[in-house]
Amino acid sequence: MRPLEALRASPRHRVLKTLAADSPGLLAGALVFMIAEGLVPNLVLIAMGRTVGAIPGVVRSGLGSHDGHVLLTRLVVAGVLYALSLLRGPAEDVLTAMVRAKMSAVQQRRLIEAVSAPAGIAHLEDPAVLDRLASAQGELSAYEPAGAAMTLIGQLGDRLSGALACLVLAGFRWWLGLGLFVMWLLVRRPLRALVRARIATFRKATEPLRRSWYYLHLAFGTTAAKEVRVFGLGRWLVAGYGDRNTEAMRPAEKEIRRLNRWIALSTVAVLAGYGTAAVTLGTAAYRHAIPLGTLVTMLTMLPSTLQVGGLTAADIALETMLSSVPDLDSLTADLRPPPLPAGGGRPVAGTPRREIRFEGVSFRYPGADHDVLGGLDLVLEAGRSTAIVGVNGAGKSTLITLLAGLRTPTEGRVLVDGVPLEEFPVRDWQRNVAAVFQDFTRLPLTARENVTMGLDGESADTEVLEAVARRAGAAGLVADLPDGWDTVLSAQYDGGRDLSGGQWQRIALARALYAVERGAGVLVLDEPTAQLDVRAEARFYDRFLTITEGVTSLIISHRFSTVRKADRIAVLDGGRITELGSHDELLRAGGAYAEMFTVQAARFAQEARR
Ligand SMILES: Nc1ncnc2c1ncn2[C@@H]1O[C@H](COP(=O)(O)OP(=O)(O)OP(=O)(O)O)[C@@H](O)[C@H]1O
Repeated sequence: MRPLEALRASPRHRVLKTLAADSPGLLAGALVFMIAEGLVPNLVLIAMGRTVGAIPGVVRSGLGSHDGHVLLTRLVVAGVLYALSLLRGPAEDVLTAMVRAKMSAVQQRRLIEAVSAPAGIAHLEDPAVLDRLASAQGELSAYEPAGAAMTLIGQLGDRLSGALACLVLAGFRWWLGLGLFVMWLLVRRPLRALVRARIATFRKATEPLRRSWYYLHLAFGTTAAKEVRVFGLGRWLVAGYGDRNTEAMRPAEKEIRRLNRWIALSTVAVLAGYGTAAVTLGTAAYRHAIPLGTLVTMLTMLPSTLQVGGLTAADIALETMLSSVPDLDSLTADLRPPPLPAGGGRPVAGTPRREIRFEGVSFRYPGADHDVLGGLDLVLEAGRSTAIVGVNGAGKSTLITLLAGLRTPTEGRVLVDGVPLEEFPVRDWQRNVAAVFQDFTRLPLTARENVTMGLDGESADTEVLEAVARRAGAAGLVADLPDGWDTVLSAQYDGGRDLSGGQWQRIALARALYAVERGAGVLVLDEPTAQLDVRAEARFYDRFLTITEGVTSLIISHRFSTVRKADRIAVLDGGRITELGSHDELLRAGGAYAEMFTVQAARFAQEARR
């Protein structure tokens, strides 16, 4: 790679380029700060030296003399410069906060766009992607990558300040200034390489690091809050977090030891360099070969030269933050939106007109040793309802993800009215599928937004909302909310309310029905009544025909009260459809369906007799 290309590809360049693209004004402000950071401290030292240099003249001629005026003038200049240098802290704080906020927003936006780009969900189960995601979010280290830009600019300011200090020293003895400058370059290079090697090794330990974050999330989040307390998991979380962290740190220990050895070695070189400088200055002073002012300037300038290459905690932090930049870039580059089929693809609107056909469909999860579905054939007739039954783990939910284009069959194909699913723009097809998944999402948004899911936003027609809510059995619960449709469905927000599992399920059902009202042609319900009470389930059962009327629907349920209402029922077993027919037909056939139904019916009858 040519030097210019290498520079362009470097994380430092990428960070500054991102800031320049998003906020050129902020970058300009930060660069002015960087130059001021490089100049002002040195100017203060020079002004101080010149002030001290004027003292002997005043001692000789008195304060009222010309020398006295010179001293006072230099004192004022030094004072003004010093006052300016005091602005550095607050200016840096403000700039850091602004740049960090900007960069954080840009990076989070890029991350959200990257992970949402693929039409499928497999990448979110890929450990390599999850590692990069955790790194790009700063979860693998204690440093948020958003802090890189301002830390880098501060570091460049320090380097400039150190280089200028060397230049000033070179004015006294050229070889001294140049010698210290070169010494720092030589010392810094291997130190930086070692720091980078340590970070790279640490970065490889993403698995235990991600696990340690998992413990943190469990402790801080609400997902496991109840189990953590009821089962007394506090200690387990603390131990798990500590163990995983230690495990992650262990491989980098060798590099830390090498780094420490190098620091010790370079300390010797640095001490020798500064010893030479002190002796040179001391000898010149002793022989009166250097004016007092110059001596003071050079003496105070010496520590300033440390900034050319001294390794600080900020340097280590910066290298850590920069190590996340390639992860963010590669996620953005690798996770691409699905390409449109040739010619833009077939129009989805109005499909399916005849059927959706699964033809010889097999599916195996990445890394698994057997197929979940193997050569499955099934036809979902347009405008009719099909229920799928099968034991736990039979592959029912997997089948839905194939139907919704969230996963791709490893063999076989899904045809919509005879056209392979790949020939439709996958995003359009996904919008055509209104689904209530088993693990549907509970958004901490208003009831309205939870149902419309961004389809119409605030302009959603309340009449349509009310209608779907009535069909989903959610009208009463929405009416009881303090702000009706505008109530936030989360107790974590002011005025918000959380719902029970069954109430949430009704909202999720209303969500799917709303999507159907807005044109979705396929309705998928995975365990739609699992959390409903008996009466609510009975009402759902009564409304089933209205809910699925005219829509191509696929229902998965272990509850036969729901299943039996479907036009056709398919039994999924061993990765294939083994029985297909109406409730009555399957009962007459006396196969697996009849057996499962009889067992459940008998149990209910037994319960009823008690
Ligand atoms: N993301 C995944 N990665 C790997 N294997 C998976 C994944 N999801 C499910 N499986 C496996 O695929 C098989 C089928 O799971 P699936 O959820 O489709 O079954 P199901 O019929 O819907 O079960 P249930 O009735 O319990 O909901 C199971 O053996 C499960 O372990």
